Amino acid sequence: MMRRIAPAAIVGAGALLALLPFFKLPFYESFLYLALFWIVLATSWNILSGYAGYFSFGHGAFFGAGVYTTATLAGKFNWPFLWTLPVAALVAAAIGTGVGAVAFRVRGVRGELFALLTLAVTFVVATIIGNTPIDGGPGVYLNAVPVPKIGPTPTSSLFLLMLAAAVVTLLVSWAIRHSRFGAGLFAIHDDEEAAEVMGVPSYRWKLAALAVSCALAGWVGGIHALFISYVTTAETFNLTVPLTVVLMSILGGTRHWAGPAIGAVAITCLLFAFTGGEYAVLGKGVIGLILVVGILFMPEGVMGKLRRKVRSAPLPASPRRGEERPTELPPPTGEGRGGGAPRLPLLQVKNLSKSFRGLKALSGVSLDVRRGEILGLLGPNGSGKSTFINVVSGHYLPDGGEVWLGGCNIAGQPAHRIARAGIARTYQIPRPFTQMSVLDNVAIAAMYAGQGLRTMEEGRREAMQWLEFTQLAGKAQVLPAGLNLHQRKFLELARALAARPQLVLLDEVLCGLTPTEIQSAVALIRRIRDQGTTIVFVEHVMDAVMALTDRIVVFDQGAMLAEGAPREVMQSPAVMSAYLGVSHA
Ligand SMILES: Nc1ncnc2c1ncn2[C@@H]1O[C@H](COP(=O)(O)OP(=O)(O)OP(=O)(O)O)[C@@H](O)[C@H]1O
Repeated sequence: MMRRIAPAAIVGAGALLALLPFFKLPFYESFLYLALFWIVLATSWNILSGYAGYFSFGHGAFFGAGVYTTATLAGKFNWPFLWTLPVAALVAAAIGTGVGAVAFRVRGVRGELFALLTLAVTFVVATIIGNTPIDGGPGVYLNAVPVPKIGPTPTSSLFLLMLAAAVVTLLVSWAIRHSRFGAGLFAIHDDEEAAEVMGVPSYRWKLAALAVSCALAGWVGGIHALFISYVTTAETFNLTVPLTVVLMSILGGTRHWAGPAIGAVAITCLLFAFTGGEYAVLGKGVIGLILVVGILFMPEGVMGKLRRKVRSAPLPASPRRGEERPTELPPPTGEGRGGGAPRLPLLQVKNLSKSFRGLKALSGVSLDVRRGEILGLLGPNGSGKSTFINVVSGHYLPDGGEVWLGGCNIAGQPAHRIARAGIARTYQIPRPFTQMSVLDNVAIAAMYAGQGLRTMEEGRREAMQWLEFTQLAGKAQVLPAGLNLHQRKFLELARALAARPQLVLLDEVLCGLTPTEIQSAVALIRRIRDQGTTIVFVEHVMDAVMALTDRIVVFDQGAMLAEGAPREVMQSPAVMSAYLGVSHA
């Protein structure tokens, strides 16, 4: 319900504030202008940095690009001011996209490295502007630029423009937060590699989030240029903007669309209350103390704290307690066991190789996985089983070889494309999205890798069915930290199944489970196969391998050692030797 009324509340609050100029209160217009200015900057920063977890210290550069675009076009080329604003947004977005296109391609550029890189961009942009005719050193005056007559006075006109920017920014942030795109960004935040494997196109999504974030910062930069009417590189590109927006967003809560706005209002009010008059320095110390205490006691921010308390939204089609029972679902995209139907190859692997710094983890592996079967993949520790799964699922790039699925060679494709092509996987050590509910963990796979569901609601409805199938429906609203190992492994299964894959790669799903839990997992895997999904089953628990698999393949030192019916293969002297280390000669 809150979700539906939020956009109306944003527009309603905006409409009410738009009445302010009629009351002729210039002080409040200026004060609110500043609060709205910080709301836009903090909220726009949060779209990439809060949602996707890529902390940027470059927001000053993107804001500054907007400031100088408007200053140049309106101040030097006499463009009408309003025309400069879309150009300011475009220039900032173009710079951001250029930076992102390079930075996001390098795997290791995250966390502090990304923050430093974006900070460096700020200095580069400032240096270019300061040493070229764009500014040239003395700054740019906009005194002669006419303020458009939107309100009764120039101050009220600029206030109304900033109000419009704030309303649009909050609506954009809200819409992203509740969209499939936003869910993808949150998955990237929690575990980018797992998100890719669930079908989230992480590179494109990060670029899109950065472009939107920069465009909003550039737009507000353009408005602010006219507000201050004299722009200099020293004022525009100092550290105030990036540090303040980070602080505001963290204080308010980065995982909620309203968090940065709440932080922005709080800090603007604190600054006003404590830093005026002769005690300004003491006041800044008091603000610092308040912020430190606030962040210590609310590390997830104000909205994070509130959400924890109110975390009981009703679920679509949620079963009541005690009603959890396995649900029979329509077959995924496989064809079912088909009672004796000819087993054609679903996946054909040819000469697959992968080395890690000279160590051959896979060397020339060729094998077929037949439609509808459970293929056991066995081998001693370090024989290359997980590497096989990682290469086939796109987690690692192969050094050579081919992987054919339904007429396409998917070897070397990005993981999200392989997921969409119909291959899902689980991780040996579960990798849930830790800050998303169990339901949303599964909904991500349903939306991205599965049938391409367009909305969160559809994704959640589909996810709920798979939680029922894996008997986790009662845990739908819990965070993954609230699950035991058995349930986490089942969550991995539910995510894989929600993708409705043709082929599931199960990497040691039974490892660490008790005998009773193994029994229930084995029963579940049978049901998954009976639904029509083909399974590659990497496992060390021999009883389960014998009970479940139709065929097995044994790896040793990255190469295929044997292939065939389970009992025959396990009794072969070469396999016994590889496992037990005894000579079979
Ligand atoms: N990311 C990596 N970097 C370096 N070496 C790796 C990497 N991943 C795997 N290896 C090495 O590749 C070889 C095969 O490892 P892999 O994890 O595929 O074996 P496995 O058969 O799955 O073993 P286990 O049964 O213990 O999980 C091992 O020698 C391992 O140390």
